[in-house]
Amino acid sequence: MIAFPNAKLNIGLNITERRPDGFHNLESVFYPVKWCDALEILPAEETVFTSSGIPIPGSSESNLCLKAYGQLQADFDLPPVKMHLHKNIPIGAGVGGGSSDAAFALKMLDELFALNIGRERLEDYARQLGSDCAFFIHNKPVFAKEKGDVFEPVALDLGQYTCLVVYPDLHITTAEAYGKIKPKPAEVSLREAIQNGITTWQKTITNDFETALFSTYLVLPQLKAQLYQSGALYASMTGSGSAVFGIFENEVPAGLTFPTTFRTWQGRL
Ligand SMILES: C[C@@](CO)(OP(=O)(O)O)[C@H](O)COP(=O)(O)OP(=O)(O)OC[C@H]1O[C@@H](n2ccc(N)nc2=O)[C@H](O)[C@@H]1O
Ligand SMILES: Nc1ncnc2c1ncn2[C@@H]1O[C@H](COP(=O)(O)OP(=O)(O)O)[C@@H](O)[C@H]1O
Repeated sequence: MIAFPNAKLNIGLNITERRPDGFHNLESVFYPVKWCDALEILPAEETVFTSSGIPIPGSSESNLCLKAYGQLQADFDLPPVKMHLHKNIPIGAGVGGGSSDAAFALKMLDELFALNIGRERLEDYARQLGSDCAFFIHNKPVFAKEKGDVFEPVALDLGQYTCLVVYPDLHITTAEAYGKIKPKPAEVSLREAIQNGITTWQKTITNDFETALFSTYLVLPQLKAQLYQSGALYASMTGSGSAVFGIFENEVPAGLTFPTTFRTWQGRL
């Protein structure tokens, strides 16, 4: 079985308070985009994980795909599998690629072995693997709160727009980014602001990690400014960075160029 785990964007990200468990409560809109990895899972004689494409830091055992397998193996006594991941989504970009791989692994194993786990329990497994992992189970736009793993529906369809995501070859770990944050209550209700139309977002919708990271990594504000200068209706860093995205009314302007070390994705939302 093969599937294509996709990335996500954060449209707005308010880090509202530090929790007693050391994590942070947040408010964000998570939106899926079709920047994808490829994950194949097949029954096998013994369990092995291999990968190609972008090198993934850490051992195979620490890969989230194998951790997802381990979770279900413990509860369902699964037979061994061979997993191969072709990594295409940049790592440490704030687009949730690793979390998506893990969530897709859970969904694929559920289907492959007819476990009938159901969406809610799959989300419970996913939450234990990473805060934004549960999002990728249903994989539809949502308003996310608490650790980023509790969802409310949001009526948001950006299908008419085109998006450009730019990863400036800068790996920012989520833990580093949270370490630089001073949590504060949101000044504007994201739930309301998101409904006011994309042309209002530049003034109302913010990502708190921008404040924390822009003064250290100057390429980030430069990229954001470049996207606005090129006609983006809305531009922002996603998640804890370092990818920055712009949403355009029509096609992404042809003249936008970046250094060859940057990775980009563009497509319909
Ligand atoms: C910032 C966000 C926004 O969507 O996305 P990314 O930039 O990672 O894609 C998420 O909150 C990232 O979620 P995720 O990447 O799954 O984080 P986890 O693996 O659960 O946690 C990594 C580390 O981030 C911090 N962390 C994470 C989530 C959260 N709500 N509060 C935190 O303080 C903790 O220090 C934790 O040890
Ligand atoms: N399948 C995977 N793909 C990417 N990263 C993974 C994977 N499994 C584990 N990781 C670990 O997760 C970290 C980053 O996760 P990722 O979701 O790509 O970034 P971000 O949280 O910025 O969106 C990496 O540093 C890596 O060590």
